[in-house]
Amino acid sequence: MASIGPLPFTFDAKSDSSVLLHCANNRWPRFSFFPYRPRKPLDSAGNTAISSGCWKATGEDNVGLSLSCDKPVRGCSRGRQRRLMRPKATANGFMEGKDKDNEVEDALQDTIEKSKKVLAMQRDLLQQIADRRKLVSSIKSSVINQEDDEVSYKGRGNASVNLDLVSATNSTVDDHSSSIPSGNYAPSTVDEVAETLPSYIGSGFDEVKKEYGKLALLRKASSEEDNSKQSEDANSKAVWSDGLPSFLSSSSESSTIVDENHQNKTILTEVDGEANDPVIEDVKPPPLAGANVMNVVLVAAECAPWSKTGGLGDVAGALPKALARRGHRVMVVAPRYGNYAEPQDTGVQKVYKVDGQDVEVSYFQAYIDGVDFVFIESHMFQHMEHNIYGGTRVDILKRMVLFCKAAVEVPWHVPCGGVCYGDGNLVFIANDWHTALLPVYLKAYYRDNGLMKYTRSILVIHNIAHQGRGPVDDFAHVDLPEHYLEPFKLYDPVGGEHFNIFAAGLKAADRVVTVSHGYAWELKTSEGGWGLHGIINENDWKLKGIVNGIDMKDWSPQFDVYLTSDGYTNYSLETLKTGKPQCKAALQKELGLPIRKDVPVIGFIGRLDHQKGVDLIAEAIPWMMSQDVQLIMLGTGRPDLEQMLRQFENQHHDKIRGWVGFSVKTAHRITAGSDILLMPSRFEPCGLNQLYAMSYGTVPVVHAVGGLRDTVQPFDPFNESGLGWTFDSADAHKLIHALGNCLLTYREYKQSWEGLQRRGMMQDLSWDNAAQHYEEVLVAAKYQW
Ligand SMILES: Nc1ncnc2c1ncn2[C@@H]1O[C@H](COP(=O)(O)OP(=O)(O)O[C@H]2O[C@H](CO)[C@@H](O)[C@H](O)[C@H]2O)[C@@H](O)[C@H]1O
Repeated sequence: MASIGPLPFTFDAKSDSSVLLHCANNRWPRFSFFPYRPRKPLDSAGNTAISSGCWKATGEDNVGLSLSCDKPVRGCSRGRQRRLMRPKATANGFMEGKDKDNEVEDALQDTIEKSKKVLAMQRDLLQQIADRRKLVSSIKSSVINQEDDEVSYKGRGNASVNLDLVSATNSTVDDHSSSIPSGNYAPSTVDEVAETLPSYIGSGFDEVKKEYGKLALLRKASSEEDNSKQSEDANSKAVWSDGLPSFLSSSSESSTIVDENHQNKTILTEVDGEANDPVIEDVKPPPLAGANVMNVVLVAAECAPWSKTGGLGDVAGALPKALARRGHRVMVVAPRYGNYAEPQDTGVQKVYKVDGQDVEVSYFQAYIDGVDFVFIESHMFQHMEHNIYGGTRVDILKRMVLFCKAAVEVPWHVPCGGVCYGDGNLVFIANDWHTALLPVYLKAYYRDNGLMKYTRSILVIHNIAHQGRGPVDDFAHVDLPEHYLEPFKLYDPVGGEHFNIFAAGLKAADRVVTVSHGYAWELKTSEGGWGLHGIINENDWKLKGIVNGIDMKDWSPQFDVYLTSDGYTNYSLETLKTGKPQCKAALQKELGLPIRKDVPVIGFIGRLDHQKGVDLIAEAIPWMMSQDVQLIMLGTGRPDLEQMLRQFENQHHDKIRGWVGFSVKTAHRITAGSDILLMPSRFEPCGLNQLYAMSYGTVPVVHAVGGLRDTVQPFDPFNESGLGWTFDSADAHKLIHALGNCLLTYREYKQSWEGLQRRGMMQDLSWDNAAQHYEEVLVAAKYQW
């Protein structure tokens, strides 16, 4: 095989006078055949066979190469053949020929050929641009028709924004489509759109596809509403055209300021982008959700990576992406606590009443991994980045009142990719007590008044221990009609008669989800329901347990960005035996512990409070310190427990590190560098740390409760099955017993240990499973009357 100069390929002449072309870097050189033949794919080794004939190739560096095989090719002119038969490069099986006259002639011909090619390419490009403009115009005109339909029956809030869009897009359409006959072709699916484009401009069209996908979802959403809805919504329209219901007017009296640049920045921006992108190959399959595709708005007080104090932030950052992967149009709404890098100001502003005061909000938006992240900006959220739930009970309550009031109208007011979600085929997913007001507002402000009639709400319980409790007088802060007091009132032996936000949310939501099957069961018991078990039992019909997943992009030892420096390394199932010990050594080094391969490292990560059972670890410390182990604890929370961590470290400096603080990087590194993760939680709705641990080959030892019981099957040494150790009550002796067995296995039964690690790593813990179950709940809510 001969290598030809700087060209990125080599070739062999074969005895049958065909040529074997090998592309060294597996990249296809630009080459053409005379006469033209379709290009052939490379095989996995980067080879392709070319039958005899004349052909011409151009490498990446545009060095030309003309070669010929020994048979003339039909359809190739004699002159051309002669030129081509005179190779410019030498290789096996080809004769070198030099003739000055011919060289001059060749050069001339080459130049002419090149000029012709350039002209042809220009013509092609102009044609592509014209086609592309036509196509976009046809998409727009079909969307505008759709918008018109929507405007005709939707409420004022929606219409104002959509009409802006229509005028904005109309003007662009006029600019570019004057020559397009009316009734021009309007493709009905994204894939159809893609197919109509020349392949080489396809990838630049991805963005258009994305936008079109969103618009198609909207169209679908609207068309799914039946005719009766339209006539009923005519009534809503009447309500809107007469102005807002009196209790709402204070909340929406500002004008919508829509940044025109934002709206114009729709499809044509993409059209004017690169036109000669490489071949399009990602023809999208139909959405996994099929006919169940919906508009989903997840509303949460925190959302990773922008804001996170615990598992809620992780879920809000990851579940929406999995729902989007199934084809839903998905938005996350969270407060803007700090100046986040990605989200941009949408230019939309609104005013809502909180405790009788006008509070202005604006909206920032980013489109990431298929999800619209919308952040609500207000002076009430500013600078709370490091203290999301800070302030007095009433401070937090007021922030959540503002947040929920604004969040429920985001689908009306905030254009995402140029188009608002609207309220058709829409479902909200509220999370924990902080946003449990949303289902109540949806009902009291809107649905009771004939608005958002087809919008549904789901409330997810991540932790029932926090309920938004207060004195009954707190009702005055939430700004609801008097008859709504009743659902908030709750009596229990602990709090007496009190105001309970979670209680009202559970009653108002169309469906309720909690984060594991075990916890769904526990919630119905007096021990597990924390006073709300009565309401949960009454609403059992709408409750479902769905085990959380994990974000495989953030929490995978193979791609973890926190394992790329300071001696850590990424690893996978294949490199477990080398990668994990390296992370362990790096962790020991970073924390100043003796670097020892043989000593088991036990990790703990979590809030320092009653729930997480830190006090059980404290009770077990004397026993643990009698063992040859290292213990690393990371957490923040109750000051007494924080102090305890510091004290442990001081007392056992050669064996314990107690890191008081919130550090995502350290959490990742402990997960990777530890051998064992301890989770003695008193209750644990799901628990994410044990899931992260297992996917990093770190073996969990857990109290078998809630989601921990669902996700950590106990090790069975006889069958070599299971994922870790469990103990059945929140008792330090039980913890010691389980941890003792775990340590024994670590030391004495290396093969079993590796089996545990590998089984943990091989599980599919991604959000995709959970998203499918959420979808069932979305659909159930949609058809809930
Ligand atoms: N000091 C620290 N520094 C850095 N990171 C820290 C940290 N302390 C905790 N974390 C991180 O916060 C998250 C905690 O998630 P968990 O699910 O374990 O508990 P949490 O009780 O907050 O969540 C609640 O909601 C989730 C989500 O539904 C349920 O799984 C759970 O059972 C329920 O209690 C993990 O990502 C963990 O790494």
